[in-house]
Amino acid sequence: MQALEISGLTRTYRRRGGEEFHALRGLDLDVPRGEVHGLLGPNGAGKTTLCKIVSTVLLPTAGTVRVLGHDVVTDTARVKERLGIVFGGEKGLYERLTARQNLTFWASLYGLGRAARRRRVDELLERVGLADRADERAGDFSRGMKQRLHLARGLVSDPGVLILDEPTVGMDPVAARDFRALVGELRGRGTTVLMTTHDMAEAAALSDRVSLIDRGTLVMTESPAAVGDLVSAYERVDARGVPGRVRESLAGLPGVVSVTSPEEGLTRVETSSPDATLAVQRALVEARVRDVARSRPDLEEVYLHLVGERGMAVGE
Ligand SMILES: Nc1ncnc2c1ncn2[C@@H]1O[C@H](COP(=O)(O)OP(=O)(O)OP(=O)(O)O)[C@@H](O)[C@H]1O
Repeated sequence: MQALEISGLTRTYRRRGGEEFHALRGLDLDVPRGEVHGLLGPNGAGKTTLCKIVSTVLLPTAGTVRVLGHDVVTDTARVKERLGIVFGGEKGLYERLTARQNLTFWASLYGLGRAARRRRVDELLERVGLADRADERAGDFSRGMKQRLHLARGLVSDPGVLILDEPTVGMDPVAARDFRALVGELRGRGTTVLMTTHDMAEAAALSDRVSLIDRGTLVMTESPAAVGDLVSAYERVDARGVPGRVRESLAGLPGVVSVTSPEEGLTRVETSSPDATLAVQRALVEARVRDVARSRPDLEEVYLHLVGERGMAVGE
């Protein structure tokens, strides 16, 4: 049995004016037990909609989702017992209660006895690195600390499947690193994790497999190494003070995907091979352009290339 079996999943929203919008279109995905699965995709791809349906917060329009064999529509109670959810953002905490009081409250919802509850709460506070701040009000926490408390909340029931939607948003690099270690630890304990992120490095570091979704359908499911290979083919060169005629000649070089101007005075050249990047840099040096920086595009940009290459329309 798979931890998650998603088949033909479709979700249609009715927008103002009555027009139908398909946020998910016949999506199929299986996630085996114990896998950390990264879900990547541009804004509006349908990631949150998928997470909400898997966690029984939202009903599918068509198709089925099973969590550890239990159908999210007909067996909601069983699914809820086995699933933990951590959504990004700051909602859902009782701001006037302390971290410990928040967790104790949630633990009591799961029917743990007093002693077991205290043990569980202490263990969770320790695990997410909030033991020292346990008796401070959640409302006074930073975003990253709130997010850790959210994670502890998601773990209260010791779930077999954990859904993390943008879990490291707002965390500083140290907190994000600790958080990733925590996900690694969960994986070691056999927890299945479905995690959305915009951060390719994060997905690559944590996931056994990653899925790219766009406009409600699965574009691909691969190992992070395979996606990394695709991503590493793309590079970009940012330069300032590039004369118009040089810009035009850059656009004509082989392997140059696009030449754009994201802000005034800045020329951004995207390439699809290291050779092309080198040729662009050479042309800029020859044109005596000094302010040149080379970098990797973020996932979103690479993603748009990948989706674009597959012949689908991009954007909504
Ligand atoms: N309640 C709603 N009514 C109408 N449309 C909605 C509703 N919720 C989401 N959508 C639309 O469905 C699409 C998918 O949204 P979703 O939040 O699942 O995307 P996402 O991949 O999580 O995006 P992001 O990375 O920005 O969080 C979007 O176009 C969004 O506008």
